[in-house]
Amino acid sequence: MLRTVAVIGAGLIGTSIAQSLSAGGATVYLTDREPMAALTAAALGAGLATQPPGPVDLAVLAVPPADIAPTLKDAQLRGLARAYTDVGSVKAQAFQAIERLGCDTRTYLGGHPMAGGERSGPLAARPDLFEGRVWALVPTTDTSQNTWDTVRALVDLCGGVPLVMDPDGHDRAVALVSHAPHLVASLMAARLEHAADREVSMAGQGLRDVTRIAAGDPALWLDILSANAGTVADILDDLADDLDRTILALRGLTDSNKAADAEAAEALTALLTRGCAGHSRIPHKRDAPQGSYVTVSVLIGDQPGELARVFTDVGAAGVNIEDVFIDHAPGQVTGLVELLVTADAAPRLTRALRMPSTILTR
Ligand SMILES: NC(=O)c1ccc[n+]([C@@H]2O[C@H](COP(=O)([O-])OP(=O)(O)OC[C@H]3O[C@@H](n4cnc5c(N)ncnc54)[C@H](O)[C@@H]3O)[C@@H](O)[C@H]2O)c1
Ligand SMILES: O=C(O)C(=O)C[C@]1(C(=O)O)C=C[C@@H](O)C=C1
Repeated sequence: MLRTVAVIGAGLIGTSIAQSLSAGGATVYLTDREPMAALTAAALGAGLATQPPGPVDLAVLAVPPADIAPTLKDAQLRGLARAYTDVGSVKAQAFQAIERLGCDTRTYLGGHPMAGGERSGPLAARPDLFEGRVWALVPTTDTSQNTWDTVRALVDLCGGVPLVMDPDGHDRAVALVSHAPHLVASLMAARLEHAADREVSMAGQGLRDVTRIAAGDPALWLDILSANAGTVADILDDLADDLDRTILALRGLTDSNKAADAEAAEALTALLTRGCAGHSRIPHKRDAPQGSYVTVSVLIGDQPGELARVFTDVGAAGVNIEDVFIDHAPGQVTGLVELLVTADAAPRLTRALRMPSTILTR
């Protein structure tokens, strides 16, 4: 079904898709506004840094959101492919531009893999980036069956989990789960800019978790946020209300008045409890029933082979690891490995591990 694919934009997402498709046996043609990006992607085994000799089965537009519509128009005028998709993080504005430019909407099906990273460019790419990740599919009013089939084959080859959405519904969802969180990460990370070195050196995993995505490319994020500004602002409005209440409660706690202290503590507890409830809604992996995984935490020493030993023990116990997190800062004598496994496998795994470990149900 997917024998030949053109990827326009050989950055993090385009190259990751190309690597995955090439590994699946497709012939992938890579182009980029910056020829060096396509050459680098090709050197990484993602495909060929050339134009295809004739029309391909599918063209994937992995360019910034504002470039999607003009790139689609140009590709269709050139007869590049029989079907087209994109990976843009925002949909409604791109759809309006696609209509305005008079693109052929029958051969186009919008897409958005919900996986990525804070680093840009082909060197950050990974062929397994989309495994088990939701991949939003956003059709036009007249997307053809061939286009559906072709794009579904792309998602399947990349290991993604398709989720069909309309453009506005998609943009509302990503405002909540991606765009507002990005700004919150940036706002927190910005507090560190002029902090004392001594203070920043205390950073643990909590700060890293909260700020990781703040390292994303500002130019790409300006493009993304500009195309979804109103919806993201609505979420930040609600967040600002919560922030005001939190500040009030914290200031209240410094009062020597017992009644005020109790009221402030209650307000803070309510907020922290709401946070726990919201956090528990985030799926660890697509299709995993909520609360079905538990975390088995293992302390490992800073010696060669320690991690391998843990994985060997897990394998010997016949337990499947659903996800793994490693907190191991250089120079520390120990590191913490968190293994996510199904609830029924956790006791077996704890018995099998030769180091003392604790089970924390999440
Ligand atoms: N970074 C993420 O986490 C993430 C996740 C999912 C989707 N996306 C979406 O994927 C798309 C690409 O993002 P990325 O993270 O791969 O960015 P990137 O900067 O790593 O790669 C983009 C590439 O596109 C090239 N490019 C830009 N405009 C072009 C044009 N008009 N024609 C040809 N090449 C062009 C750039 O030179 C660059 O190599 C964006 O639409 C983004 O919204 C990003
Ligand atoms: O950095 C990551 O881990 C991401 O997955 C990035 C992320 C996200 O917010 O989830 C960022 C933008 C995209 O459009 C999709 C994915």
